Amino acid sequence: MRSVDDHLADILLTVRALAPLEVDLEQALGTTLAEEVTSPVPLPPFDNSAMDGYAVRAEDVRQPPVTLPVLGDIAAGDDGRLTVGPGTVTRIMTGAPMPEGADAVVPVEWTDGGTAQVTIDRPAPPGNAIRRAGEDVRAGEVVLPAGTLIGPAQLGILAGVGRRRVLVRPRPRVVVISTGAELAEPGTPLAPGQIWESNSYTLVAAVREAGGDGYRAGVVADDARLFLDQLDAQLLRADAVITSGGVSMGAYEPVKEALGPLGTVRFDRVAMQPGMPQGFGVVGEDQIPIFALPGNPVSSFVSFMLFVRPALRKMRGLPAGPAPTVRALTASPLRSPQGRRSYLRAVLAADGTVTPVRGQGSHQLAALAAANALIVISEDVTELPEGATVEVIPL
Ligand SMILES: Nc1nc2c(c(=O)[nH]1)N[C@H]1C(S)=C(S)[C@@H](COP(=O)(O)OP(=O)(O)OC[C@H]3O[C@@H](n4cnc5c(N)ncnc54)[C@H](O)[C@@H]3O)O[C@H]1N2
Ligand code: MOO
Ligand SMILES: [Mg+2]
Repeated sequence: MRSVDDHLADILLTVRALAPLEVDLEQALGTTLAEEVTSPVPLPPFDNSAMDGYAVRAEDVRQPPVTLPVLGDIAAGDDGRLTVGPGTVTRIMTGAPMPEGADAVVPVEWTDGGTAQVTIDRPAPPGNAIRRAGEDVRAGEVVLPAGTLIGPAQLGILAGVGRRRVLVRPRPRVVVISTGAELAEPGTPLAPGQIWESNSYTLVAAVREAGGDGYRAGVVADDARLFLDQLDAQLLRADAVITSGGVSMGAYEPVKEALGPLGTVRFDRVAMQPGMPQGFGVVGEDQIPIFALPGNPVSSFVSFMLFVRPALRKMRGLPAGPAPTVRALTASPLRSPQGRRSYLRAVLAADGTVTPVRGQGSHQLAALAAANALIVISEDVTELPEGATVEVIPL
């Protein structure tokens, strides 16, 4: 059997970061910057008021109370053409440009709020409540380096430096094909021998959470020819393909039968529980990575977390490696098969203890849905006492 680490290493050697693409800001969430972004102007672009109040000369308000004439109003968006001469003030609003001659802002709370003239009760030192040009970003300064993952705040600063389009590594487009003659679409009645198809829903959602765009390509019955036709049709829009089912030792294993002879996809037994049968390789002229995951619902999900998620990170141009873990203490004794690394579905509590959920079979999807973590137990460990320290993959 092949180790989990060797299988992942092979996958990460094969998959490549997607080519950069220019996208509109509205398509950039969850993508990775493929250029260094600088600001063409200082931010703020001009000195402006941090408060609603009065733009003053600090020396005029040094000995309050003082009553001074108000020359006019400066609102945010005004061009700030008023000039404050000795013994005069303007009203000014937050974000409005500072007028010539003024060197401080008195918040309205320190005044009687007058409009023709104003009485100021407190002194304001020079620079009070003024936001200086360039104090957030200098002109030409790098605001985001290449390789930055674009989240809400990063989108904000891209817009804030005036960008409309940006060069990114896009979200990988991942097609999910389920196989199995027993699979019925949710929402349709079950015929004898059938179950409702669930893996494609799990996997498309997992792709989305992992920063890709997942597409369901429906269900293919257990027929290698039909499977290859569907795969061909889907490759056009795919940066990667995930299949579920049809990779084990049975008589009807369409994925293995179809992909095995190509010579570019290898099928292995990986020393893990669940998820032992695994296929990985490339297909089509463009050498699109394909993950042939086992059909058991828990097996396909765990395989996704261990192998596909890191691969998607690499495709996105992000650092990629094994699923991150945290440490926890076992709340009960645990058992694990010899020679396979196991991933027990479990509940990780706020106190740092972790308890396996009831139902550790690879088909027990309800138990997976009740879990929020996977306890990792290494190949050579078969038993652990209560209170042992274990590595846990949060879900
Ligand atoms: N003789 C052996 N039999 C099996 C072995 C083995 O080593 N020797 N391995 C077992 C293990 S472990 C796994 S995992 C499964 C993998 O099976 P396949 O990848 O071939 O998947 P299928 O046979 O198509 O289905 C397995 C199981 O999962 C259900 N399934 C499949 N697809 C879906 C879906 N989209 N939604 C919901 N459920 C799905 C399917 O009905 C089967 O019950 O093989 C074992 N057998
Ligand atoms: O390896 Mo299979 O995934 O146990 O069910
Ligand atoms: Mg099978």
